Amino acid sequence: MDYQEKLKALRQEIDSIDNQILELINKRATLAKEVGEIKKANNLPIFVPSREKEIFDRLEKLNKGPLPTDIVKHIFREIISACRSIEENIKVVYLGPKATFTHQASLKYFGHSVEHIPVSTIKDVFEEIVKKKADFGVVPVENTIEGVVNYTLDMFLEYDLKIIGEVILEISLHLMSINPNINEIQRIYSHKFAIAECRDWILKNMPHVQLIEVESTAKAAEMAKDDYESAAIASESAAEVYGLYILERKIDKHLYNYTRFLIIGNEIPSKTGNDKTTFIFSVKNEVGALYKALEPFYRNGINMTKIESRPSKKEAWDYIFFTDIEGHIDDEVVKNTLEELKSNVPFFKILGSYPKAVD
Ligand SMILES: O=C(O)C(=O)C[C@]1(C(=O)O)C=C[C@@H](O)C=C1
Repeated sequence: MDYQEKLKALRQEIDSIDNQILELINKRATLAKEVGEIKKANNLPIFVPSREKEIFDRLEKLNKGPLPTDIVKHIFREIISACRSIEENIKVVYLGPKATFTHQASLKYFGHSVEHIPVSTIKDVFEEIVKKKADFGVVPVENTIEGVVNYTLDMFLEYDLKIIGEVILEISLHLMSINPNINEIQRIYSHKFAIAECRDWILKNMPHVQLIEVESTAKAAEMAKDDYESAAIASESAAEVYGLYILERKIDKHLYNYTRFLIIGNEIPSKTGNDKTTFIFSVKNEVGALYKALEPFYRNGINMTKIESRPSKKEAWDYIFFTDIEGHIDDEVVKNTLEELKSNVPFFKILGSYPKAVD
């Protein structure tokens, strides 16, 4: 068999596999639709993060390659997203504009088959859910270099919404253009922080290029779309949204630049066995109060992954502690420890119990 015949035979086999995949995906969608009808009839939520996490965990264990697990998860995220959309059209608001990192986080968590709606402030994300204009929201909460997004934490004091999930995104800045030839690039657009992050790479690789600051990386991508001799430094989703080629990946200088985003909604998801719980509390202004509040977590072997204080805004020098622990409120030990904390402090509130981020 010469190579052309071999290619033809392989492609025929691929076609046949695609036909089977197509049939199976539609079979899966039909089953999901049936599940959706049962859930609607019994007043159960359509989006079930714990079930989705269970699917990802099972596939991760099952995957033997050659496709790497993160790619397998990516494919299944979209399959699940598509099946979910047949059950119901889910609306998700995120901190926009389009093509921001929060947009990317929203796509990573829900897949492409939901309605992703950009709004201009973090407060609007909360408002839209309260007003029932959207089912879920996505907001940034902390970054490994910049620290906590205080504004997001403060919103939980104002609104009675729950954290239903989290997404961790590596913040990678890419060079992108509609022009596939990097040698023809004369100008680079980006936000000033992104330019600062990538200055070393630019000086080394494109020292003669003009740098133009604009208000956001998303805006930079939008401008680069209309200027053939330009490039933008922006996110992966900016390249996707504005149809740009990625000329060079990850040109920023920080190796460990990650942002954690929270998914907010109305109902606490059920436990998966690999969960986190977030709560807030305050303590009396007296010696050892914080120590006494936290000691039960140590005694019961509960891992605290974060504690952050914010002014309560009710009294001067009065603080609220935002705390993350491992475990779910339905775990006996977590439940009892939180009960103990609650009985020892003047203020306590659960913000959510949710599956840990899927890679
Ligand atoms: O199991 C369900 O409840 C489904 O609706 C099916 C499915 C899926 O496609 O696997 C879709 C949406 C849910 O969030 C979880 C899983």
